[in-house]
Amino acid sequence: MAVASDSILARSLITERATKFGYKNEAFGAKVVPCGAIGNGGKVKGMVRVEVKASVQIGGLEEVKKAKGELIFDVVSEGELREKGFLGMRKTKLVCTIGPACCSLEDLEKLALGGMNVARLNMCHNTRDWHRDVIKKIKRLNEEKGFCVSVMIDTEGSQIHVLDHGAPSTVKVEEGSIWLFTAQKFEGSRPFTVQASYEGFSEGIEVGDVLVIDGGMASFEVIEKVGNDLHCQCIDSGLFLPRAKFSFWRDGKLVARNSELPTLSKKDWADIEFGVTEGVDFIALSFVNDADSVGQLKNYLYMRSSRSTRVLAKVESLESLQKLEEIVKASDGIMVARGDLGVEIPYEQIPTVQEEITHICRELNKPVIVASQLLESMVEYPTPTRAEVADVSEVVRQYADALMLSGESAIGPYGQKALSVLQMASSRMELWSQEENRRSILHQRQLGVSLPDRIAEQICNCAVEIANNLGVDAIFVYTKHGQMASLLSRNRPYPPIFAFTTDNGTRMALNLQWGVIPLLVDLSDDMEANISRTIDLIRTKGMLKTGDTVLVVSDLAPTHINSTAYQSVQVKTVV
Ligand SMILES: Nc1ncnc2c1ncn2[C@@H]1O[C@H](COP(=O)(O)OP(=O)(O)O)[C@@H](O)[C@H]1O
Ligand SMILES: C=C(OP(=O)(O)O)C(=O)O
Ligand SMILES: [K+]
Ligand SMILES: [Mg+2]
Repeated sequence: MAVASDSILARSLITERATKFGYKNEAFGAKVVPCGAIGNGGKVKGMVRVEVKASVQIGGLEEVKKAKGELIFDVVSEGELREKGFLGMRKTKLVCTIGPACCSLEDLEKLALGGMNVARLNMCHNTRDWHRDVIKKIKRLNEEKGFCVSVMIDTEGSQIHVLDHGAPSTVKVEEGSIWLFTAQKFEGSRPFTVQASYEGFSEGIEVGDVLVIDGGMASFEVIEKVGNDLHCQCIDSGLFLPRAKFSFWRDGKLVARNSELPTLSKKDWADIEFGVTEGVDFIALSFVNDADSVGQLKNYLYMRSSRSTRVLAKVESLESLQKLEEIVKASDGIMVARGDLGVEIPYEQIPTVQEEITHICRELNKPVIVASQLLESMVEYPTPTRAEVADVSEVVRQYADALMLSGESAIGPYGQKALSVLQMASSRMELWSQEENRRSILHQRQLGVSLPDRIAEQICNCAVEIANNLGVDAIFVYTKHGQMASLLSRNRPYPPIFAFTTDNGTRMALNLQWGVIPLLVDLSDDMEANISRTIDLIRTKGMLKTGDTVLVVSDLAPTHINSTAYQSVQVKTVV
């Protein structure tokens, strides 16, 4: 489809939706504004973007609503629904790394308004006090201004990297130059000397092996080994960045050796304890090599009565690829951490590995985030490269649950713009996939073992088929732990999934799942009453009108029914 027709498409979609809900744009504080879209030959063509000025209320909004037994619907999704209608709502979730460039309350609010679903804090950088302050600000925005932004901490993990290369910033490495790699600390500046972060960094390394920096920034040949020290000659010139990572290659293959490093270091456990105390929603574990470390952390969270904290495993090592399925099964979700993965495997393998991981996660019903370098050039420049937009779109086409910004938001001056690029590119690709009916057919691997689990799974598979075939406006699901909502999401339906839950932990975890809009509400044992009440609540807000259809799925276990669970699918037409 030609780019020029995008504006017409977007405009007509907005007008249609606005008319459908009987709104004029101005009536709910929205503006249709022209903005850039990438056109042929790099020219910027006209396209419209909808700017929502969410009506923001100050002062314990959630508390007030809870007291009244009302529905807690975040301001951003609500604005988006009013703007674009049910079918126009974005399905792909957005994660932003918070750093010095975006840590003020004002900047965090702008990111929240721009569609940030999850804020990521990378514990490699900055102090715990700094991270605590950011978490408090996000919780304050949620509480006082009606946002729903989940918080993720990302552990440092154990990996061999450069501690000191004799300069505060980047150093150029010339071909033929000879360098000493050592674990010994040295004072002051010592040219051509690099200190590694780990004593045993050279264990098992032989003369003739190739030392690669940051997956190809520069390469060296080991020419002499004295004790643990390596004397190396540069064979491929390049750059040494601060905290650059090492990998060793022999006969064209990675020398796998850092598994003796624990996945969870002492510092990581302290950071995890910090995260639990601060009530974070996700812990992303760096350099997971097998399911054990994930299990260890999950046990710890269980003992700490912190079961609502979800554990995400970062796939970024060669070992993790070899044990992918057991890691996915043990975790609550996965991050494809392409930055370090591209150091551990040849980077030309990243695209296929990414697609495989994304596919396995969907099969096993675990959310997956694709991370790193999505819009890398925007760390410096205000527009992305066309190749970056194509990469983002490909992730969306692969139906990953979420996209992540790293340096683009943490240190770049164009973080909000980068977020809007993700937002526009994902909405565009989702629409295209729907129009072209290019939903990739999910190989229906059965997950459930027990009968109730198998029933739930089958109900969700069929419910999505019904929803798509009937063209319903939305799917409503009532869920305690989020299982039914995620089984519906796994089928990547056309309409959005409104997941009503009484559990705030479930709500914050569902924030990462494709196409799910989590809402907090009081539910009773009477399912029929819950259904009519929630439909009424949404209708009262003016977002459902006569003739709209909703497919309703429930998995609550009412006490008056003598069974383990009670599941149903109904199609309701609003009268
Ligand atoms: N909390 C923070 N404080 C300061 N700088 C940060 C923070 N988080 C991220 N950064 C900066 O943003 C860059 C990109 O973030 P990220 O990709 O998460 O880290 P890394 O480059 O270490 O993998 C980092 O290299 C670092 O310079
Ligand atoms: C997301 C990643 O991890 P980190 O930024 O913590 O290195 C990555 O390696 O791609
Ligand atoms: K990290
Ligand atoms: Mg990494």
